[in-house]
Amino acid sequence: MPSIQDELLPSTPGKFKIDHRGSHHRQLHRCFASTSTMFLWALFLIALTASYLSFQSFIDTGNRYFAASWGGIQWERQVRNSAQIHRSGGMSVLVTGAAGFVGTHVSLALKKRGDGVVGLDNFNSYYDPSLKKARKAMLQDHGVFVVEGDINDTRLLAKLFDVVAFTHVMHLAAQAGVRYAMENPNSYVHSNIAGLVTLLEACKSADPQPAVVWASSSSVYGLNEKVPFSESDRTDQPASLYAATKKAGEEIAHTYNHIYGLSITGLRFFTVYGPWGRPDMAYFSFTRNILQGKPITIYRGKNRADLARDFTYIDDIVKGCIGSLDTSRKSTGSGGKKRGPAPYRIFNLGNTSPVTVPTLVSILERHLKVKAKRNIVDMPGNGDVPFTHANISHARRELGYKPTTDLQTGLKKFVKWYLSYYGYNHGKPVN
Ligand SMILES: O=C(O)[C@H]1O[C@H](OP(=O)(O)OP(=O)(O)OC[C@H]2O[C@@H](n3ccc(=O)[nH]c3=O)[C@H](O)[C@@H]2O)[C@H](O)[C@@H](O)[C@H]1O
Repeated sequence: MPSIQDELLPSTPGKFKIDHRGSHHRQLHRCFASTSTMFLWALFLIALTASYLSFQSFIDTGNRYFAASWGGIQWERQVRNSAQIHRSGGMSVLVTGAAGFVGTHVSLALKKRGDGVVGLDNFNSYYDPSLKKARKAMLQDHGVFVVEGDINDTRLLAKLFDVVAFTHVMHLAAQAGVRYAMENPNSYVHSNIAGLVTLLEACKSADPQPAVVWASSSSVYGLNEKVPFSESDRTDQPASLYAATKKAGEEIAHTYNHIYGLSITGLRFFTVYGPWGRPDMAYFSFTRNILQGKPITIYRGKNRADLARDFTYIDDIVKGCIGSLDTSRKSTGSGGKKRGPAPYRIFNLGNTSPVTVPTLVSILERHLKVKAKRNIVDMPGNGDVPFTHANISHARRELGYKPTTDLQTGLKKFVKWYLSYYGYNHGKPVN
């Protein structure tokens, strides 16, 4: 008979005594049974762990799938449709920052002439995202699909290049604004440097490599005093972190051109304005404040000199962007390796006739038929430069770029759009 101890205590393999007469078989049986029980338990635990892990990964995948606003068969179909080319010799363009001011206009113009366009935008809240959503809706009505995602998302970029063999990338996604760089410096590093590198990495690895056209800025001329600004002028004295990140972007772009054979064109935009514009810019916020009867702050330079900008109308900028895409020759790399020299170009896209900020305000007053409450203050040291003025002869020669809209005409179109979009008091009661 087994002792109580034997009954209660679990048998321990390797410790049973095989010389116990009469109980030998039973012990052997018990031992065998307990080993197989353990084995079954072990199997059960392994199965449990495996099913837990695969459930977790299912949840993860599911979460990723549902949380991300991209991916899936339907999404890929939308991307492909949007990228479809409808003219002979047309291009398929990935437009980053497509729900932004310039991005929307360029996407529409490309789509209208029969090129394939896929937009990408992260819809951040630097300014009212509802304006970006409205631009997206307009693009959607014209057959342009805008993917919601960030240029820092390597997987998304790889997926997009996997789904479409883009011939061109129009890179307009950026953290814009000169003065905001003092409030949120990291957002400039995130978008204008890290984001640019992530995008160029994707372009360099794509097969075929696309030609890249991207938005630099007139701000790279910084504190230069020689006017008008030419592309060959020095760009080593930026006045703001914004300008510094755009300057860094130009150097980064050059590196990718040099190492990987990417065809790259950088466009130095000069204070772009127009319908569907950016609410953070002076002409836009002045309009809002003037209509609401609020004062506007006008900065003044050294020795009470008025600040001046080479304000450039959006339609002219769009022509410059499309001219750049049309004339950009192919990238030469494949499999991430350079196979020959590729073009690296930089162009000023300005208007060539600077206007002072007080004159800008007077034009707005005329179009709005409301007098502004002007509050004139000395320019704070916040990154502004006193003036900008573009020499555009290089762009004229190479791209056929020829701006045709003066500030008076352009602001008239802007005000017309503004009033139709926001109404006369921008949603605020009139006093
Ligand atoms: O060309 C560029 O590369 C940049 O252009 C634009 O920068 P800026 O030329 O500084 O335009 P914007 O802010 O409209 O100020 C216009 C004028 O109004 C003055 N200004 C501004 C605000 C204010 O309250 N008062 C004022 O006097 C101000 O001092 C300035 O003199 C883009 O924003 C920028 O993203 C970049 O693309």
